[in-house]
Amino acid sequence: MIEAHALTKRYGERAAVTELSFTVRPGAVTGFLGPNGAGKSTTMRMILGLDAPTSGRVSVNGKRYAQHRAPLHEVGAMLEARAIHTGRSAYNHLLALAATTGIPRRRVDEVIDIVGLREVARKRAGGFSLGMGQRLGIASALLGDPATLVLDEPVNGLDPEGILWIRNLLKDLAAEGRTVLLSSHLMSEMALTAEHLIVIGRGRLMADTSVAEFVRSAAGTSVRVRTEEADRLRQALAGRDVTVSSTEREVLEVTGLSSDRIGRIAADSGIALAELTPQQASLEEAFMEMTRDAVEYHAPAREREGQPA
Ligand SMILES: Nc1ncnc2c1ncn2[C@@H]1O[C@H](COP(=O)(O)OP(=O)(O)OP(=O)(O)O)[C@@H](O)[C@H]1O
Repeated sequence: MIEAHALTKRYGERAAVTELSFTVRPGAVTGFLGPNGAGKSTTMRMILGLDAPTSGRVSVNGKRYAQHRAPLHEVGAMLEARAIHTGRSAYNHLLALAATTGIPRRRVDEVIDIVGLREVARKRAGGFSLGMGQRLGIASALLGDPATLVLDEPVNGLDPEGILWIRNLLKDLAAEGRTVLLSSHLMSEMALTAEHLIVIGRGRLMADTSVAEFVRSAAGTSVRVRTEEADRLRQALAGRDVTVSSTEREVLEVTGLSSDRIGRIAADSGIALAELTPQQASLEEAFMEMTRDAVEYHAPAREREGQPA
């Protein structure tokens, strides 16, 4: 369990994290989401005792990180995956880490198998691909068999197979009753991995909700209706706060009325409907909408559309 209370971090004049309070519970993967520069890494560093809060506090399993006698058994972490510049093999890298923290050699073998690095375990870790490096980072995080895992952008730069692998691994670890917190700036990926979401923007809490609830609240405000009597239905639906637009002859896009209400009005008017579909806003859209004002740097419009500026 991770508990943050009014956690605040300032770098000089700049507020990176402001009055952040949340709880990350065991048994579920919790996604830590926010646009670039939102304060995710800063918060994670404070959880791990690598940065001191300006004010407020954060505890892991009831104590500050530094107060734990054997922190690696409490929290396993992977911050920004970097290339490991080492001439050591993956096996020896993990063995050295284990030796300094009193972890037995057999645990090194276990984590190598868990992350699927057996075949390359004796190869120089410095020559690893990004994906293999991520696996090694996760092996290090799992070494102490910790109850809590904190991972910063673990899927960054991975191929689809690697992403699927991390997704399943994290779900399994949570199902074992561990607390799993992972950050990302990609809503779509998080929706597939996490059950719970903590969303921040400009260092402040914007949402603390289940993914299911986030999906529900993101459900679009418009309803697509198809009928041969589009003109008559348009008149029947007309009212204050109702907007009806149309791009196809028999299709109406209605905002301001629920699908239940539209169905009722159509029935009362004797209009047969061929389709009545609430439009689901994509999660990515909902997330961007929620954090729009909290984005540090807005890309120029052309870049946002995926074209070179
Ligand atoms: N050591 C530091 N000194 C000064 N400012 C910092 C420092 N670390 C972070 N910041 C600032 O604090 C804010 C939050 O940064 P942080 O890296 O925590 O965000 P993030 O959500 O992890 O972003 P990203 O997704 O880009 O990694 C940013 O404005 C950043 O420039």
